[in-house]
Amino acid sequence: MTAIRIEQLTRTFGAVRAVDNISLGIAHGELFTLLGPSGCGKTTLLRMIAGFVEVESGSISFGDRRIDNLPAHRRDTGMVFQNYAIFPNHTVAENVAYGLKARKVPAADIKSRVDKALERVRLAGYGPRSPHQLSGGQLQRVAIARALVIEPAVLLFDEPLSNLDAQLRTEMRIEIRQLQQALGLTAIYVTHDQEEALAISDRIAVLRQGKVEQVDTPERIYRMPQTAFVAEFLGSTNMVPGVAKAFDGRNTQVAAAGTEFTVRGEIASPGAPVLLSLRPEALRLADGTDGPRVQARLALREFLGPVQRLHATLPDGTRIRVSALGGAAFDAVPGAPLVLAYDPAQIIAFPAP
Ligand SMILES: Nc1ncnc2c1ncn2[C@@H]1O[C@H](COP(=O)(O)OP(=O)(O)OP(=O)(O)O)[C@@H](O)[C@H]1O
Repeated sequence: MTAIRIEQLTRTFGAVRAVDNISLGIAHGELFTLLGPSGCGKTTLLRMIAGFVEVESGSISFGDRRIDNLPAHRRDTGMVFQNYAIFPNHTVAENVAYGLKARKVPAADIKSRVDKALERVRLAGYGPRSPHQLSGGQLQRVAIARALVIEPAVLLFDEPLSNLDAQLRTEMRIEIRQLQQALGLTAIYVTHDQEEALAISDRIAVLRQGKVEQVDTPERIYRMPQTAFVAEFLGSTNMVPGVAKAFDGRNTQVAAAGTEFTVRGEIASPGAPVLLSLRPEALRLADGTDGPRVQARLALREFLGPVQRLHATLPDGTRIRVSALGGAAFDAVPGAPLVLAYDPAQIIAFPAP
C-alpha cells in the first residue's frame, strides 16, 4: 500500500520553480531519499510535506487522506532538523516531551513515552541533563527521539547529519537506518550527500532544478543511471564524448578519445554523438583474459590503501581515472603504457547533449 502520494506538486518563488510538477509514491516502511545538488528543490519539497511551505498546486496524501490543506501540527509527521532545533534552556526530557505536551497527552503517559524514546536512541538516563552537556551526535539523537515520541505516520529528515563530523555521520546514518527498519517507519530523508543516500535508502529520487530526474533503488541509480546528470552526481565517473559506429547484433562500437569502445546493446544509430560514462571501477588493468581493451598511458598513481587510483591518458590525451585494487603488484612509472580491460555491459551511453 502506498503510504504517501504526491501528485503534480508545484511551488514557485518569484521566477524560480523550486518544485516543478513532481509526482511520487512512497511505500509503507520505506526510507525514501530526496537527493540533489544545492537549490534543486529537495528542502522545499520536504517542507511542503511537513506543512511549512504552502502548496501552490498539486496534492499530498497519506494513505487515502489528503493532507496538504491541513496545518503542520495535524499532519502526523515528525521532523528532524539539520540544526537539531533543541531548546537550550530545557532538559533533554523536556525537549523530547514537547510534542506530547502540545498534543495534550496525559502527564502520566509522558514520562514513560519519553523514557522509551530516549532508550530507542540509546540515551536512557539522559533525560535530566541539559542539552549543553551533550555532544553533537547525542543532540541529534535527542532530536530523533523528539520526532519519534509522537509516533508519527511519517518521519521527515532534513539533512540531519550535515552538522556532524565525517566519522559520526557514518555512525549516525547506520543508527537512523536501523531504527527506521526496526520500527517499520515510513521516512523521507533529504540529503545532498550521495554516499549517505546510497548507504541508507530503500529508494532515491534524484532531483534537478525542481524536477525528478530518476527514482530507483540505490543499486539501480548507481549502475543504471538514466541520464548523464544522474551518472555524474552519484559516484565519480569519467564522461567521454564519442560517436556511435556499427551495431553487430550485440554491441555498438563507439569511436571516442582516439580509440574505440565496445558498448553493450544498440545504443544509438551510426554517426550519432554519444556521451560514455566509464566508472573508475569498470576499467581494470588487463590481465590476459579475454574482453575488449583500450591502450592508455599512466599519468599519475594515487595509492589510497585499499585501492589505487590510476590517472590514465587515452590516445587523444583524454584523462580518465581507473580504480585498481591496492594489493595488485603495480610498479609502472608515469608515461608507461597501460592496457585497460572492461566489460561492455558496464559502460553506459547517453545521447550527447
Ligand atoms: N522562501 C524562499 N523564497 C525565495 N526563494 C526560495 C525560497 N525557498 C527556496 N527558494 C529557492 O527555491 C530553490 C530551491 O530551494 P531549496 O532550498 O528547496 O533547494 P535545496 O535543494 O534544498 O538546496 P540546499 O541543499 O541548498 O538546501 C532555490 O533556487 C531557492 O533559492
